[in-house]
Amino acid sequence: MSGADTALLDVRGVSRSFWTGGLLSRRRIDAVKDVSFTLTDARPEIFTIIGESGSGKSTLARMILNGMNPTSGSIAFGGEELTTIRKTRDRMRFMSRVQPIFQNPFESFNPLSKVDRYLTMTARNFTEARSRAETDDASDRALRKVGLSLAEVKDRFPHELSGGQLQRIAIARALIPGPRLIVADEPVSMVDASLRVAIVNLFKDLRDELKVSIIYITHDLATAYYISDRIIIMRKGEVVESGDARAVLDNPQHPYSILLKDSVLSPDVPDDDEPKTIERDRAARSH
Ligand SMILES: Nc1ncnc2c1ncn2[C@@H]1O[C@H](COP(=O)(O)OP(=O)(O)OP(=O)(O)O)[C@@H](O)[C@H]1O
Repeated sequence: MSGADTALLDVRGVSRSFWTGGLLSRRRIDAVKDVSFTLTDARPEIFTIIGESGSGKSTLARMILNGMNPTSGSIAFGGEELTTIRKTRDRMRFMSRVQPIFQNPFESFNPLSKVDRYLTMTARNFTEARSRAETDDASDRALRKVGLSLAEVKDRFPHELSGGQLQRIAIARALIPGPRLIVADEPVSMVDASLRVAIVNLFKDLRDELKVSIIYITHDLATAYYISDRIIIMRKGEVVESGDARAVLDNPQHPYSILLKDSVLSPDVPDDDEPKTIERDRAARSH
């Protein structure tokens, strides 16, 4: 492959099974079945994995984050097979390039620690910043990318902030190492509905301004429709439909995709309504 079309992430025929139950009731669960897709280095995008509960989205995310090996198939990041990344130094390098965002922002932070401490620790562990001035600078720069500042969050405990603010801080923390890929697993499902568009808009900004690719995992078709470049629809571990997000969601072909669209597409999310979005963004930033 030439430099221009090197795969950022190459997921090839990935499956993952689990065994559950006791000796006599042993049962195999095929959580992910033969999933393949590629994200290219040259064109950052929001790649959405959508599906109902239990369709295998989180299992796939865990494998992409190198927290679990596939039962079969392979995943490579920047040409490097994830199963070969074992040494602490290599793991740290991988983690600086691929960062997670989790569902519940309150669980991402220790309730007894001030939130800026997480930013300081991440700056220390993943960047050259060592002195307080340097870690503060790295934290402030990351916070500004999500519409906050260090002055606003310094010395605050998680319970003193809203879910939307905490999720922004979690995103800022993920940005500190300068990742190429963010894997966001249901990042807005526990955020107040009025703030969701503002958070997902951030992903668009990160893609466009920082050239970060985003894997957006959700069961929320409305936000998926609004921000995705490409999409895969999963059901029972399998990809039932994939392609350009608007094309797939405007004209779903698989019976499950049609059902999904009919059941959840909300009319209150704008199609491409920038002014409203900016207003919502402003409102969200003031929360
Ligand atoms: N560690 C495990 N042991 C056994 N079964 C598991 C394990 N992890 C996931 N599963 C099973 O694999 C299937 C897929 O689960 P997964 O969490 O990946 O789905 P999901 O689409 O992310 O669902 P949700 O939206 O509810 O998180 C489910 O049937 C789940 O019970």
